[in-house]
Amino acid sequence: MGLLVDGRWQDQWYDTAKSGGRFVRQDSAFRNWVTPDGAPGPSGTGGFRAEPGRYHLYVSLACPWAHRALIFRALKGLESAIDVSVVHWLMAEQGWSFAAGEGVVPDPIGGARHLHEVYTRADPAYSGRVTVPVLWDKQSGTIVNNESSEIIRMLNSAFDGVGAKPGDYYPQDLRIEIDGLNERIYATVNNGVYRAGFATTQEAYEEAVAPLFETLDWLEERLSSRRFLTGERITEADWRLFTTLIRFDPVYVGHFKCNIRRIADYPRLHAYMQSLFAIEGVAATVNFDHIKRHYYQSHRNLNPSGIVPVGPELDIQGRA
Ligand SMILES: N[C@@H](CCC(=O)N[C@@H](CS)C(=O)NCC(=O)O)C(=O)O
Repeated sequence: MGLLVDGRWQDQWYDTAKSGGRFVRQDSAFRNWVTPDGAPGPSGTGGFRAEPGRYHLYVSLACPWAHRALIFRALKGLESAIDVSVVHWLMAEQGWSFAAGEGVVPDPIGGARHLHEVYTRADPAYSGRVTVPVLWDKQSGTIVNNESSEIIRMLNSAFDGVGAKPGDYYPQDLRIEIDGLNERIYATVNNGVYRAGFATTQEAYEEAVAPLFETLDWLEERLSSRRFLTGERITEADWRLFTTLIRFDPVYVGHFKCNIRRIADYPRLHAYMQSLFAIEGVAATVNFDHIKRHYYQSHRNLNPSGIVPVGPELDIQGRA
């Protein structure tokens, strides 16, 4: 666990001392967009045209943010257009690595041993955290983007003219509603579990847990009149919520102390999570082994023994 400073790796945990024990997530650094014609996107510079075989995705199967990207790649049928490298589940002193292990897919481009080498290949003087997902451009040899919320927007539509499967998860008529849902769910649920888990004061922890469960209660209520978050159609907002829900009972309840209720205690949210899991191609993106081992063994300050709980028994089928 650490970060790059001027291109040099430094092993250090998140510094919460300056923020009253609160975990403050850093903004992602690479913000260019793949577009149908290579025109610049909402941020960054242009030059990244959607072409099959040109881009490479680096992910962790444990990570909820990277998981979004893998789901969109599957939904849009982009498996052969965008190939993937998978890091080892253990994030240790050198951060994410490509050490041999079940489910690990090495880096075919530069043969990196650690993900931080991919970042310094893009920018030898990079300073900041080394996170997944990363979308890499083989043509210009750089990182296009390392912000999952933007990567999924690109996968959603940029490749539609070059063989992606139909399906729009950010339709024009629902954008305002999706944006509103995303904002609340990101702050209190997706990032909320991390704010609870990485808090180093009681106050900071409680500040995160209360709104997390307020939002889960609100979502349970919302699903009484809607099949998915905006109604009948599955949208980006559902997939962004799904990757946190699927990790909730096996990891966040125990490891991050988000234990007021489990997802299994919310009948509608639980059924909703199961129905998203059942969508074609999604189950294959869920790897509970990487998920559980990553959290319980990588965050030794939270779990010094590294023991991975055997349970809970989940009412869902995933890959081992
Ligand atoms: N805002 C980023 C966050 C990505 C992120 O934090 N990924 C975690 C894994 S779940 C990571 O790689 N953390 C390494 C670190 O913070 O050093 C996104 O959504 O893409």
